[in-house]
Amino acid sequence: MSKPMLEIKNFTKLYGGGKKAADNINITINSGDICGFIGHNGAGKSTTIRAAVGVLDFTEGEILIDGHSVKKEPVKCKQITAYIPDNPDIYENLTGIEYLNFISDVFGIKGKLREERIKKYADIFGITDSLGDLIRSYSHGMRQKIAIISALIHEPKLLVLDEPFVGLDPKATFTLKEIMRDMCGKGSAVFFSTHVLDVAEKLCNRVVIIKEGRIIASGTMDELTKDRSLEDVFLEVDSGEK
Ligand SMILES: Nc1ncnc2c1ncn2[C@@H]1O[C@H](COP(=O)(O)OP(=O)(O)OP(=O)(O)O)[C@@H](O)[C@H]1O
Repeated sequence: MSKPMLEIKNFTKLYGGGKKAADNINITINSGDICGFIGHNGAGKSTTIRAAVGVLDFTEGEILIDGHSVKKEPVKCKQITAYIPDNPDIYENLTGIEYLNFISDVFGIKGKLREERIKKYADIFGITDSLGDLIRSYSHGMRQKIAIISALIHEPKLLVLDEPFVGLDPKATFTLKEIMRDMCGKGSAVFFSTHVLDVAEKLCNRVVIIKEGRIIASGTMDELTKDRSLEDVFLEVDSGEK
């Protein structure tokens, strides 16, 4: 049976200078869900995502991951979550394998299990031969792949990604989508922002649309789109909201 994996309740974020980037946001994502988060540039997606994974402080609202408060139980939440930012900041002076070993240490993934997971994901993303090279020498897409692999090593219950498909080649994009589906089939949940509406439409069973810090539509993909495309729905709700 599915259960709430991410609950964002009455979340409001004011940045310095009084900018309200998120205004009373409520989102629930259950195990088994792949939820797309869409909205214009500056709508509040990264703000919401960063608060959800505990890297951005907030004053109003509550965020729970698998029932644990991001504020009160940050370590517990981080143990079960993986977050891939839009521009992953990974240690450039390490080699790929050193970085993956470091992340495995942090999450207590050891021995054969560690070896198997690194091999599995490095092989499917086609970067096994580059693991011995310094990350500094990697292309943007290779860095993305290392960040994705490091996120998958501890098999998170909740995977949160900010614009994950930017810079990935078509094969890596396909692979990441397959991994997301597989994870959700095993009871995890995925929440990601994207501007690529046709990917979201095909991949996600749920969608949340945000505009100027407020949720303007959310629900299952079927409920929202019916016989229309997600692009049509997005343009319609967007033009209907001031
Ligand atoms: N550190 C900050 N200080 C002040 N304002 C900020 C800060 N970070 C973001 N904002 C503002 O908050 C609003 C929401 O930004 P956010 O980065 O969450 O948008 P987004 O939906 O992720 O946009 P994009 O699609 O361009 O990545 C914007 O108006 C932005 O200028």
